[in-house]
Amino acid sequence: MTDPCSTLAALDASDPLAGFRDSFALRPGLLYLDGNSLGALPRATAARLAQAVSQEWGEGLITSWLGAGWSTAPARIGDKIARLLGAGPGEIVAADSTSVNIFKALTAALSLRPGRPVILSEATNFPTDVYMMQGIEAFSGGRIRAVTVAPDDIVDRLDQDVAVLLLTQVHYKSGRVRDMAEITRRAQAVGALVVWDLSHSSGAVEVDLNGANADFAVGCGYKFLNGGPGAPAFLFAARRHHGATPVLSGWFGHARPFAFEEDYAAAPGIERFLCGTPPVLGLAALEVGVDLMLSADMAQVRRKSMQMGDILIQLMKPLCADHGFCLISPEDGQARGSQVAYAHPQGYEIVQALKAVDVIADFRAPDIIRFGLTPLYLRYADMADLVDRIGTVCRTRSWDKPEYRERAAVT
Ligand SMILES: Cc1ncc(COP(=O)(O)O)c(C=O)c1O
Ligand SMILES: Nc1ccccc1C(=O)C[C@H](N)C(=O)O
Repeated sequence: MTDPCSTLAALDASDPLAGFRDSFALRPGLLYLDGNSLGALPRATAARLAQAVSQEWGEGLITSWLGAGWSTAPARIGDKIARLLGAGPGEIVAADSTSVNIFKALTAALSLRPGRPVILSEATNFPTDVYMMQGIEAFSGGRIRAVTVAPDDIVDRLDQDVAVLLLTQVHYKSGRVRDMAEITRRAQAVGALVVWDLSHSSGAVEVDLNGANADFAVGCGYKFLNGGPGAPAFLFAARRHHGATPVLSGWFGHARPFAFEEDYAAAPGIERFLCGTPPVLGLAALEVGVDLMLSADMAQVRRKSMQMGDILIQLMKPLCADHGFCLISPEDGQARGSQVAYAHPQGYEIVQALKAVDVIADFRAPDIIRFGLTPLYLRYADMADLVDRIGTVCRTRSWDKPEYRERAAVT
C-alpha cells in the first residue's frame, strides 16, 4: 500500500494553488479549519487598511468619497464578486450584513409577488435566515407567513401561495449542496421567486447565478472571501428585478442621493439595494480578499476542496469506527460544499481540546464538529496532520476535562 503521507506530499508538490498559502498570515504549526466561519487574514490587508486610514481618511478626509472611490466601492466590489458568482456587472452590491440583505431581498421579492402570503424555507436553515422571515411575518401583522418544512419537503411544498423561497445553497452544518438551477426552476414554475443564501458558497463552490436564472442572492464577505471579521456582505438582484421596491429605502439607494430631495426615488439599478453610508474600512479589507479570490481559478479551488474532503473522510474512517465520529456531510464530493462535518456526543469538548494542539475547528450545537476546507491556504498534508491530532486527542482523552464542559457563549 502507498504511504498516505508521500501521496499527500506529491499532491502538494503539484498543487497549482500551493503558492496562495503565502498570501495569508498564518502562524506555523496552526491548522486552521474555520475559514467557513472567519476566513484567514490576507497579508495584503494590513497595508491596504493602513493606506485607507492614513491617506484616504487622514489626509483626504471627506474628499475621499470621490477622490478615493469610497462612494462607488459597494458597486465596484459587487462587480468583482459578480465575476466569482456568474452574475453580470451591475447585479451585485457589497453592503450591510447578510441578515440585513436577507431582509432586503425577501421584501423586494414580496413586492414583486403581491397577494402571495408565504415565505418558505427549510427548518434547519441557518437561524438568522429563519429569524428574518419571522420578523417580516410579525411586522406584517400576520399577512405574510414564515413557513419552514423539512429539508427534503421543500419542492413538494411549493405552490401558488409561495411568494418567495429562501434557501441556503451549501448547508452550514452538513455542507450539503442544493441544486440551484433545478430548485430555481421548480420554484419559478409555480410563480415563486428564490433568494439564495450563498454564505458557504461564495469562494467555495462554483456558482453560476445567471446560468441558474437566479432571482436574488445574498452571502457573507468574511468566510471564504476572506474579507475580515464583520466584513460587508453582498446582495445579488437579477437585472429583471431591478424594479422591485426597496423597503429599506435609505438615501444611498436614492436615484440622486446628493440632490437631498424630500421624497424617496429608488436608484434605477442595483444601487437601490443600498441603504445607508457604506462601511469604507470594511469594504477596503473585503476588496483585498475578493481580489485574491479572483486571482485563483475557481475550478481548481473546487477540485482541491473536493479532493481534500475525500481524503479527510477516508483518513477519518478508523476514528469513526473506534471513537464514535459519525459523518454527517455527503460522502460524494460533488454533493458536499467546502467542509466536512461529524456528529460526536463529545463534540464540544473535542473542539476545545483540539485548540490545545493548535487545531481550530468549530462546534455547532447540539453535537457537530465542522472542518472548513479552504484550498487557498490549506495543504493536502494538513489532512493527515489533522487526523493525527484528532487521534491523539481521542486516545489520550484530553477532551475529558472539567473546564471543557462549560459551553462558551460564542462557539
Ligand atoms: C448561511 C448563513 N447565513 C447567514 C449568516 C450570517 O449572517 P450575518 O453576517 O448577518 O451574521 C451565516 C453565518 O453567520 C450563515 O452561515
Ligand atoms: N459571524 C459569526 C460571528 C461569530 C461566530 C461565528 C460566526 C459565523 O459566521 C458562523 C457561521 N455563519 C456558521 O456557519 O456557523
